[in-house]
Amino acid sequence: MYAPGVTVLVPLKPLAEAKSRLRGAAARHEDLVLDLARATVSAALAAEGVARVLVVTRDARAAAVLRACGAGVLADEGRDLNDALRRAAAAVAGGDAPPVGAGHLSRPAVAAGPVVALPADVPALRPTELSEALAAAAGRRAFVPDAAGVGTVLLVAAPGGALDPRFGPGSAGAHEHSGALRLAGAWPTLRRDVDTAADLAVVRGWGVLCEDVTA
Ligand SMILES: Nc1nc2c(ncn2[C@@H]2O[C@H](COP(=O)(O)OP(=O)(O)OP(=O)(O)O)[C@@H](O)[C@H]2O)c(=O)[nH]1
Ligand SMILES: C=C(OP(=O)(O)O)C(=O)O
Repeated sequence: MYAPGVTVLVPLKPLAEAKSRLRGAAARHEDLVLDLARATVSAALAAEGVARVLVVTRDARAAAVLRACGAGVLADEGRDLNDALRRAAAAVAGGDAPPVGAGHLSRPAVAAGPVVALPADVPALRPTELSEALAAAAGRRAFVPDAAGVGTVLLVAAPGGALDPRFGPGSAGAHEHSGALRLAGAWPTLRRDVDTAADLAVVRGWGVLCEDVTA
């Protein structure tokens, strides 16, 4: 029997609609959004303690590409981000989600651990930082704030407990107010989500994602 591992839900809007604040930063906006998602999913899949990564999307191209990275895909039937995550968490709890190893990866873990949510825009993520944050949650509902301390880059449910996502403007405060534990690790790559051209410049400065010379 392998150790239980978490199920990482990665919500992703249709590529043409996602990351509107980055529009103009690359010649092909949809390719940029997909690059961000691919890097995020690959890092999550490589993290110790992760049993499976499930992308929650209605975008057929993203679904195909991210399946090829080793992720499973859940159809997004939500009316917004939090509704999509609640529905996905319910599908996982009900056993109605792609199993571990559904892609080409063979995972040394079983998906009996908690569900967590990770946005699809954390491309610099080091797998060790995600593993450390998961360990720091230590069975409690918890979250990791973004670099500014305002948004949320990781929400962890307690095992068997509700995810109760409160993503949106000021979500770090909303998650804290809802009783989730604020995790205080430095985790610079986990906390650097890419929302703006300035965020993109930071991760490119770290050697993550290539400069788009055709933009
Ligand atoms: N499945 C799903 N994912 C969503 C939805 N809304 C946002 N997301 C994803 O949630 C993550 C965090 O959202 P944001 O950082 O606000 O990203 P965004 O809405 O694409 O970006 P902006 O258009 O610039 O606000 C990103 O991976 C989004 O693609 C939704 O309704 N459904
Ligand atoms: C939806 C969120 O993303 P961002 O604030 O990065 O747009 C959030 O942090 O809750």
